[in-house]
Amino acid sequence: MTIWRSLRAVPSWVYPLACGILILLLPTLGMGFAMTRQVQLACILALVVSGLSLSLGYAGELALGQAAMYAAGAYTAGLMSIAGYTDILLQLVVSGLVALAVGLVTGIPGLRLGSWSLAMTSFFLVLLVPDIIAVFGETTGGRNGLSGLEPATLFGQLLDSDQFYMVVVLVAIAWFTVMRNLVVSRHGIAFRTLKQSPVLASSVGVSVFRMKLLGYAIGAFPAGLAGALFANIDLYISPEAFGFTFATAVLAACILGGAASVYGAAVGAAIMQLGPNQSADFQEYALVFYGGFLIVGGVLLSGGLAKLAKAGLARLDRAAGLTGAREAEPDAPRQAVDPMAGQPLVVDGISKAFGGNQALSNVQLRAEPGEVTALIGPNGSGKTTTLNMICGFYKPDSGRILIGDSEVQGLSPDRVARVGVARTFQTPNVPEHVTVLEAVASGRYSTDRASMFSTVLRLPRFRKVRAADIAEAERALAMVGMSHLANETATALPLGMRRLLEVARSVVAKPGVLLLDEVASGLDEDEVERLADLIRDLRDAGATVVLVEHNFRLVLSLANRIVVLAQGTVIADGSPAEIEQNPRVLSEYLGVSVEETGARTIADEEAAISEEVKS
Ligand SMILES: Nc1ncnc2c1ncn2[C@@H]1O[C@H](COP(=O)(O)OP(=O)(O)OP(=O)(O)O)[C@@H](O)[C@H]1O
Repeated sequence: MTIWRSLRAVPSWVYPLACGILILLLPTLGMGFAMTRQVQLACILALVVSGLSLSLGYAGELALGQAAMYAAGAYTAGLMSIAGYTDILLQLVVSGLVALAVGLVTGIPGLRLGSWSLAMTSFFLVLLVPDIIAVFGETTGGRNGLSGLEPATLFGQLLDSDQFYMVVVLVAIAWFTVMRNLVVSRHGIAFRTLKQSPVLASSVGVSVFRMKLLGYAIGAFPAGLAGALFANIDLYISPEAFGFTFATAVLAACILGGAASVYGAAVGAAIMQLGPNQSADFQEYALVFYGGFLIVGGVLLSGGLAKLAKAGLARLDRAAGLTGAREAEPDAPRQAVDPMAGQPLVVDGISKAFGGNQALSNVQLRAEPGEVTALIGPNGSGKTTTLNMICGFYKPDSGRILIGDSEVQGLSPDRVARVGVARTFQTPNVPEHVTVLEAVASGRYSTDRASMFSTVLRLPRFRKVRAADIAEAERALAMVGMSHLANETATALPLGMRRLLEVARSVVAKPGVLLLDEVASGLDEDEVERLADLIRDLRDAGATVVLVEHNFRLVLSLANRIVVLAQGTVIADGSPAEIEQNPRVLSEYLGVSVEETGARTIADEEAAISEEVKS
C-alpha cells in the first residue's frame, strides 16, 4: 500500500504521457511494420473517437458526424498531396480547419433545431458522404477512390515509415494533451454542467447553443487530423473507409472506452483496432457486431471501461487510506461573508400566459440590496414562473425587469446571469463527476474570462483565472462551513449540504441579485436554522436576496419585505407584521377566514396545522 501511495502522489498526467512516449518508442524497441501500422491506425481511430467523446461524453450531444469530418480531413490532405503540398504539418493544419468548418456548418442547423436534430442531421451527413464524394468524382476519384498521393514530407524532407509513425503518435499525444487541458478546466466543468442540465449551465452564464456547437466543432478538429494522417498511410483513400460502418465503430469504441473520459477514447480505439478489426470474418459482420455491442454495452457498460477503472482506483485509494467516506459536519464553523454589492431588482408589471393559462398578471415587485424580499403564495400561484422570468428562462408577454439600471427582460438566461443574477433550484442541481470545489467554482463561469485557446495551452491568463476560481470557491465554501468537503464528489452530499453548495455556487461570482428557490425545503430544523443564519449574513453583507419559500415561519424571521402572490397576481406587499395580519393573505394562503379563526396570524395557523399533522 505504501507503493500505491507513492504512485498516487505522482501527478496523474504523468502516466498517460509515459504511455504515449512508450508507444512512440515501439519501433526502436523492435516492433515490426505490420504491428506499427496497426498502432498508427489505432492512434488515428483514437483521434476520431476523442472528438466524439467531447461532443457526446462532455457536451451531451449525440452526433455521429465525426466520420464525415474524418473524410473531409482525408480528402483535403489527399488533394493537397496531389497538388504538390506534401508537407504533413501544412496538411494537418488545413485538414483540421476544414473539418472544423464542416463541424460548424453542419452543427449550426442541427443545434438550432434542438432536441435530437443534431443526431439526425449528423447521421444523414455520414450516409451522404460516399454520395458527396461520388458527385465530385472528377476531383475525388469518386467510388474508385483517390490515388496518386505523394509521400508526406516535413520541412522539405521525405518521411520514411518510422518517421511517419512518430508523426502519427506525436499528433495523438498532442491532441490528448489538448483534450485533457480542456476537460480539466472551467470549460470542462461547463461541458459537464451542460450535459447534466442546460438550465443549470445557462444559469451560471454558459451559452447553451454556443457551448454545444463548440463541443461538436472542436470535436471535428481531431477527426480532420486523423483524416490527414490516414490519407498518408497508404497514399490512397476510398469512400468506403468513411461510411456508416466506420461511424458505428467510432461510436462503439467511444462507449467501450467511456464517453466521458479523456483517455477512454484511446483505450476503446486500441481495443477495437487491435482486437476485432484484425479478423477478416469480423470485417464482414462488423455492423452486426457494433450494433449488438451498442445495445448490450450501452446497458451493461454504462460509463465504459473508464468507469470500471475509476471504481478500481477509488477502491485501492480507500484501501490505502487515501480517501474515506467523510461524515458531513453540519456544525463546521462558518467564515464571515465578504461584502456583497447587491443591485436593486425591479419587476415592473410583468404578465405571462401559457396558452390559455394566465400564469402572471401585472406582477410588481422590488427587492433592495441589504434586504431579504420574500415571495410567497400557494402552489401554482406563479412564484417559480416569476423567478424563471427574472432569470430569462421565460420571456414576459409584457412588463420590464431591471437589475440596477440594466433591463433584462428578453435576454437569454446566460446573459441575465452575466448581468448579475444567480439562483438556487427547488431541487438542488449539481453536476455529476465533479468535486464540491469544482461545482462551486463553476458559478464563476461568467466572470474573469479565460478563452479555450489560453486554456488548452495553459497560458498565464488561464492560470490567473484558475487561481482566482479556486480562491473564491474556497472562500465561498468557508462561508457556508463546507471547506472540509471541498474534494468530495458533489453529488454524494446529503440534501442539506447540496443546498448549501448551491448557495455557495450562487454567491461565488458576487451577484447583484440572489434568487433562492425553496432553499429550505426538505431540511431538518437544525439545517434550516443554519441556512437562516447564512441568509442573514448574506443580507447583512449587502446582498439583494429574493427568497421563494413555503416555510412561513422562516420567511417571517428573515424577510424585510414580503410579496404575496395568488393566481398570478400580487395580493399583498409589505413588512412581515403587515402581511401576517392581512386578512386576504390569510384567506388565500391558508384558505381560512379571519371570522373563523379570530385574529390569529398565519404563523399561528401554520403552527396549528403542523400540530394537527403531528397528532
Ligand atoms: N412551462 C409552463 N407551461 C405551462 N404552464 C406553466 C409552465 N410553467 C408554469 N405554468 C403554470 O403557471 C402557473 C404558475 O406556476 P408556478 O410553478 O410558477 O407556481 P408556483 O407558485 O411556483 O408553485 P409551487 O409552489 O408549486 O412551485 C401554474 O398554473 C402552472 O401550471
